Amino acid sequence: MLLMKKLETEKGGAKINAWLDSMRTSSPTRIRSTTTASLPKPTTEAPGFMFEQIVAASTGKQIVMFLDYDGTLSPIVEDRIELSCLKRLISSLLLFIGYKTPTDSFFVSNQMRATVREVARYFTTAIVTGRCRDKVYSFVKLAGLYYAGSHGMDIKGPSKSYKYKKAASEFLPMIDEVYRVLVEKTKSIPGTKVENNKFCVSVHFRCVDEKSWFALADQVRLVLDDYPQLKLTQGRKVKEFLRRLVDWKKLSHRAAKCA
Ligand SMILES: O=P(O)(O)OC[C@H]1O[C@H](O[C@H]2O[C@H](CO)[C@@H](O)[C@H](O)[C@H]2O)[C@H](O)[C@@H](O)[C@@H]1O
Repeated sequence: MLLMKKLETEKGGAKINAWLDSMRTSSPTRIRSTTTASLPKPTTEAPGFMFEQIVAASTGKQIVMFLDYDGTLSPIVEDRIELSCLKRLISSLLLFIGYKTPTDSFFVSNQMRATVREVARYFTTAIVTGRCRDKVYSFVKLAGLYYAGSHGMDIKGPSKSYKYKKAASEFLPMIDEVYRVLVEKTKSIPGTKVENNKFCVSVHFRCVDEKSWFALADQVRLVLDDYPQLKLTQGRKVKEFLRRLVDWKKLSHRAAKCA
């Protein structure tokens, strides 16, 4: 306790407290209704929908839909971070024969999948996510879309030539190493989950008792100090290690050439 207090008041402690405050703000604990019946029905007349304005502004332009995965195409859930391929396959098979399992809320619902398929018929559609591309593709299972995994480090589109994952592949060994180090350093903090997203690594705080958040964030900070090539970003109750200094100008130039 004394050590934690000391840490909390020192310089590094101020930085960690700032991280945690901003994580709390970006992912507040919400009391959710368990049924969709209480949700307002989506309508083009809903206040703020601005359908007419969107139509007017898009005249003569090409619309591209960029969709997030977690919290957009599937609900935010507590503990569905890593499912093995086998578990995913079993869950999909059970769902296919109409048997609902607790993992179902984690995947894209059939209704959502049908909606995205419909949207993609009219607009170029991309799913942009912090998760690794293959994982998200295995959840969404729709061909004909662009998938940008690991926060855009790994992009694949419907056309075979649209692929520039090699751009960051030289960093894979380092990312694997960081993943292993983080697993080791955080294993004593109950509830911690470290997720390898191929080109980035996520440390999940969601299932960790808030009293241990500081200790977990401190481990994250120590690992970050050892890898100056990486930067830290944050999502909903998650801290993510990303490669810094990727030449995005070069990447977008190559993407434009492939498209
Ligand atoms: O860019 P996103 O698609 O939003 O990816 C950000 C992170 O999404 C996932 O974590 C989030 O969803 C989990 C499941 O609902 C939830 O438990 C977690 O608290 C959220 O942060 C994913 O697991 C992470 O790897 C992504 O970084």
